[in-house]
Amino acid sequence: MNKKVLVTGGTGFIGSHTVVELQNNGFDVVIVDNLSNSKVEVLDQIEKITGTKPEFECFDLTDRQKTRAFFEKQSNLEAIIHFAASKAVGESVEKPLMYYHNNLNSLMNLMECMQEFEVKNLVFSSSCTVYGQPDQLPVTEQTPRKEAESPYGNTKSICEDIIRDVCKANPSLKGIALRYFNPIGAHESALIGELPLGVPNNLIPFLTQTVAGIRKELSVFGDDYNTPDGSAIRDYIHVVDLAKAHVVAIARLLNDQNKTNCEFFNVGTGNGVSVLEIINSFERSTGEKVPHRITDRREGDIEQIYADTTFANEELKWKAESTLDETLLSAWKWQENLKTMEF
Ligand SMILES: NC(=O)c1ccc[n+]([C@@H]2O[C@H](COP(=O)([O-])OP(=O)(O)OC[C@H]3O[C@@H](n4cnc5c(N)ncnc54)[C@H](O)[C@@H]3O)[C@@H](O)[C@H]2O)c1
Ligand SMILES: O=c1ccn([C@@H]2O[C@H](COP(=O)(O)OP(=O)(O)O[C@H]3O[C@H](CO)[C@@H](O)[C@H](O)[C@H]3O)[C@@H](O)[C@H]2O)c(=O)[nH]1
Repeated sequence: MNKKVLVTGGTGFIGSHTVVELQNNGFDVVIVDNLSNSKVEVLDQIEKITGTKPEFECFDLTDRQKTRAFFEKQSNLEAIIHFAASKAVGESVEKPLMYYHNNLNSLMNLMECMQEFEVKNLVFSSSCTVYGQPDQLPVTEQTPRKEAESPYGNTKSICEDIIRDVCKANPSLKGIALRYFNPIGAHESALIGELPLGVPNNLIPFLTQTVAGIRKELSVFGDDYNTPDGSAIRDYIHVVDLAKAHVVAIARLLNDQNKTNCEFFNVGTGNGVSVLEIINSFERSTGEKVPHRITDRREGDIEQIYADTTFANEELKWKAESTLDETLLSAWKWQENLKTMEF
């Protein structure tokens, strides 16, 4: 019998790609999502790719009673991947309570149910934002976390602490927190991808919408950073490579290969890429011009961060495989295909 995984936030950007990889690797999936930042049609898209429509329950994980009722019905869950969260950094500065409420309560409800219903394995979506602007690059998992730059970032640090403390108190529970660097791109089928609501804040959806003519020009936020070309540097990882890291993490937990019952991994490519390099790579791989202009730095942005991925490469036997050109081409194919979709 297939092992069953609960994927919270499974209709979202990273969640949907992970559901595809899980199903392609023989797992049964049940998604819980309140559709606050995703569309139910994603389920049909997943079915088109994998041949299987995942089981789906629509409710809010901050609702303790509904979460408990769900666990009461699901008797055979082997593991949970917890993606569901609010994720817009700027919005979190405006509405900190909303972020603390959603991101902390959903995790605590889940972990309480894990204890009560004896679901032993958790993979959590953390972020490289927990490192702030590190003193040394690349960052390893031992690089000290810094005070968060935003309430959103703080929720990720607090959630990591909650998982660590709960695992310490319950040796039979096992957690893996994956610290994502910058996930971009879309599934090669162009049937699923990132669906930003309103004006995108993130670089790649803004860039692809600009090239598609939806936005006039891309602002490059600053060219006076202490980097080779002056623009800020990040570690951009193809969302499918990131999704595959989740399948590996689940297998590690289910096969008892974890070294301790609470582990943290950097999930990036290890390559630092500047905003101007992104534009060049996009133009090279798609043949499209990116209208852009240099503007002031964006408040709250760090100068540069990229991962040391040695621990993930060696322990998880996982490595990001896609090139930057392939990744950006997939983002563009998705943007183009969106025109043909009704949602
Ligand atoms: N995308 C990134 O750049 C990035 C980087 C680092 C970490 N992360 C983390 O990865 C996870 C997934 O990110 P994403 O980019 O796929 O975001 P997303 O918004 O596309 O997906 C999150 C999903 O969770 C759902 N959701 C939110 N709150 C919920 C709740 N209380 N109950 C039920 N469903 C709820 C939303 O409807 C959405 O479908 C998040 O935890 C995010 O913080 C994302
Ligand atoms: O219109 C834009 C948008 C972004 N940028 C720059 O592009 C880079 C990447 O920006 P963005 O895509 O917004 O990502 P980050 O600010 O690095 O943050 C993302 O990546 C973090 C690490 O995974 C997550 O914690 C955050 O939630 C997620 O928004 C930064 O240097 C920005 O200044 C621009 O120049 N112009």
